[in-house]
Amino acid sequence: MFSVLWRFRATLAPHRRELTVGGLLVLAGAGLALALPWPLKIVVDHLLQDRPFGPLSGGVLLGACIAAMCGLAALGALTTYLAERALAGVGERMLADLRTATFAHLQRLSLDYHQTQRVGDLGNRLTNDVNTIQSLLVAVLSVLLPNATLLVGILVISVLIDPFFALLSVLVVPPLYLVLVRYRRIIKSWAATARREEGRVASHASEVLSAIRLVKSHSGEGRSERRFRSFSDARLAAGLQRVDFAARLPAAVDVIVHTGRAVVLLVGTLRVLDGSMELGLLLVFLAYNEKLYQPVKQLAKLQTTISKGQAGADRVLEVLAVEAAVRDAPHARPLHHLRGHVALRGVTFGYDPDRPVLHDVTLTAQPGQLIALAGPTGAGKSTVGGLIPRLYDVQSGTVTLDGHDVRDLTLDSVRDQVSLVPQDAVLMSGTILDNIAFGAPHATREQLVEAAKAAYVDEFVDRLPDGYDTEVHERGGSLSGGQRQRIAIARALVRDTPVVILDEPTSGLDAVSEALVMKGLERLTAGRTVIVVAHRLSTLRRADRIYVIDRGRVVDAGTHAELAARPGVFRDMNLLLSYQATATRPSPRPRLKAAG
Ligand SMILES: Nc1ncnc2c1ncn2[C@@H]1O[C@H](COP(=O)(O)OP(=O)(O)OP(=O)(O)O)[C@@H](O)[C@H]1O
Repeated sequence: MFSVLWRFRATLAPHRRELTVGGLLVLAGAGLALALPWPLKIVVDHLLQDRPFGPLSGGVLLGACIAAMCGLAALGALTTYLAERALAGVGERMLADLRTATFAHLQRLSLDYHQTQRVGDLGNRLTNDVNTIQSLLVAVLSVLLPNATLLVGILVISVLIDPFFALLSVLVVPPLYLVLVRYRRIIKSWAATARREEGRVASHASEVLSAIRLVKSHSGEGRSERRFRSFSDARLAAGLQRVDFAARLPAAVDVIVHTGRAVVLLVGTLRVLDGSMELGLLLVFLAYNEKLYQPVKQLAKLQTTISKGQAGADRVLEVLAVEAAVRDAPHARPLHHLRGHVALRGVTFGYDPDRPVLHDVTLTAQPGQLIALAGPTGAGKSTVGGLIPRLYDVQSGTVTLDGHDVRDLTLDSVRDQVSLVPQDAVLMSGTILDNIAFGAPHATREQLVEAAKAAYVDEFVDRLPDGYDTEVHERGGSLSGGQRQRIAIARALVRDTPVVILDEPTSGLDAVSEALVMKGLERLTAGRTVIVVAHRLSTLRRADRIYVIDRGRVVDAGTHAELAARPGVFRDMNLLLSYQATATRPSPRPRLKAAG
């Protein structure tokens, strides 16, 4: 368990002062506890047997012994309280530091890591696992450390007074040690299994609850409940196993400890009877004996905490050991004042490097141009969009901004100058204005409202109870798709970046909402380099250049007029879009021919 302290030494380092003070108090407490049985010895061996003790008279000696016992006990209690407060306080502070550091680390990890993780499981590591580490630290610092100090003190004094008795006292240590080691291993493994199953329970619940509309609309409640129950049962089985072994351990320890004490009492009594040991010394030994077993018993009781804490530590350290795949290179420098030239050259990329979804993609956007990416679904258009703000790194080829490879630039400077408006706008819990300010935290209220107006957010905001200060629920579930999209556009507008990557919403918007979203988008795109994953005829027509992507390759490029004129993927797609546009336009009312 000390290895856990060692593994978290960097988190403990800032609390050196409290640890030192706590350590000194622990030493003082152990000294006081060691002194506590000695007044009793003086009373038994001197007062009760009428043997003089220095120049003190009987009454004074008794008074002094009683005062010493009370004083030692009171001082001992005070130091124990102060030591526990100092050391448990370190545990609390460390918990707060560790949780924040783990959260910050998780946020910095690249998307490819997050896509392979379950959100519920990561949340569990941040809360439950960090808590178990804190419990372990508090146990080690404020329970185990004082007891271990006491144990060493008792052993040293016992050996000095009577080495034979000291040996007798430690006879129980080997069987105790064996029992502890065996049970520890078993409890730890069940604790780890329980945590793993708990992660599955949490992530299944969060997955289902965040997709509750889908579940309800497909009558999936029964199925998801059965899955939940099976995960929960697995967690229960592992938990019961852990509880069983955790309950057996203190019982086994008690049997060993009391047998050991009985042996000490037997041998001690025989020695007092044959006169080779003073009764007072036997009482001191028995008092020490009681204290000697205390640390070992405490250790036994701490097994559960320690096993859970070690399992939690493994899970937290596992996350902390992961390095972000996409991070600043040592030579990275900031990009100031991006003009807006964007280029991909010979880019090959796959989310799984062995299965590329883009092959040798080359495209260019001049500053201020509107570039559309068109092509069938799953062709790789959104993937291109994600490579420009360096959400992922390419496997070969380059992505450049104003001619600089994005891998040579600092991530912050790239992402501060490139806005990404995803197809499905995600909102965070907070007010509407908080959401607009997400990418520009220093923007003033006026700037935020101005952006909101430009994105036609004001069209619906007046109808909300608190206007711009209305709280939206997590993921924006209380707003329609079109309303969320407009907030996302306002969020990009207020950032005022020279490059905007836009994934056009494909569906879910009614005609009015769509018209307002499109107007908002027009304002967002004006005067910037825009790369848009286009699903609308109107956008394709406005584009300065269209790149047609099919199965991860650029298969054609040109203006709308050029591409619509040549046979190929684009012409087919364009015909379909034109047909849809005409089909959805309201048809004029048929006129009745005037009767002849
Ligand atoms: N995060 C991801 N992890 C793994 N594979 C992904 C991921 N995102 C997309 N893909 C895969 O990469 C390929 C390209 O997807 P992408 O979303 O870029 O296509 P798209 O052309 O934008 O499609 P759509 O028009 O439907 O949005 C698809 O096969 C898709 O399944």
